[in-house]
Amino acid sequence: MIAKNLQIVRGDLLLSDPLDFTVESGQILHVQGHNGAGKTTLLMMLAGLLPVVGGSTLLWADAKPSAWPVLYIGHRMGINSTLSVRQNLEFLHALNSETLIQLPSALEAVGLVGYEDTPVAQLSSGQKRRVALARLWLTSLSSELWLLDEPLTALDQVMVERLCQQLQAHTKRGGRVILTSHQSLTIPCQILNLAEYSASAFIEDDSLLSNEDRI
Ligand SMILES: Nc1ncnc2c1ncn2[C@@H]1O[C@H](COP(=O)(O)OP(=O)(O)OP(=O)(O)O)[C@@H](O)[C@H]1O
Repeated sequence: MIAKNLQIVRGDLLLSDPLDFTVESGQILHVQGHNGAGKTTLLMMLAGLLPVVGGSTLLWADAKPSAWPVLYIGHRMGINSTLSVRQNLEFLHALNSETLIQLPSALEAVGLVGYEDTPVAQLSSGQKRRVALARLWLTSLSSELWLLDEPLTALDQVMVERLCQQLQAHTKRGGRVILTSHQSLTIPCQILNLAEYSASAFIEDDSLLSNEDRI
């Protein structure tokens, strides 16, 4: 993943000066910044959920053409409280026969064995986050880039350590990770501190706006 001259923009709010970064195969980028700095916005831009303006991003040239190589787990985690743990994972991950076999070990990895048929509404906040994170044990290099927004929130220390191990296993396989967190990570990673690129202005010059914004 290469970003060049990227400006973080939410609506008509310009949140950062142009920034550059590269996340090579095997690397983790930890995006830091205060509340409202634009971390979630940046991840959503990289996931293609918000328009990229004032710069460019490029996925890597050798991405497998058969699979969308990005897995995004956002703040809201995308889980449905009325569905069970198993139903959520089936829906979120489009389980096929290969990943279905991995489901028990993924649930074991996130400590949710025995909760398969429990509605997510009946889980604690940390357990809900574990449901979302179970996807990291169900994915392989078909999702080479993991974009994780505050994955450590609400997790206990044991789960934080397991998650860090899973991130390292992913990078050892050649994967890439970009995550946001207000906590320090105990694993090797590059830091992108948005405080160094801080900007706060309303966009008046519409040259920064994407075509989508102009419509
Ligand atoms: N849905 C939205 N519509 C318009 N502006 C928004 C929206 N969500 C966030 N913003 C604004 O965009 C800015 C950046 O928000 P963002 O969520 O990216 O920050 P963050 O760094 O992830 O913050 P936090 O650490 O609190 O999660 C904030 O000033 C916020 O007010």
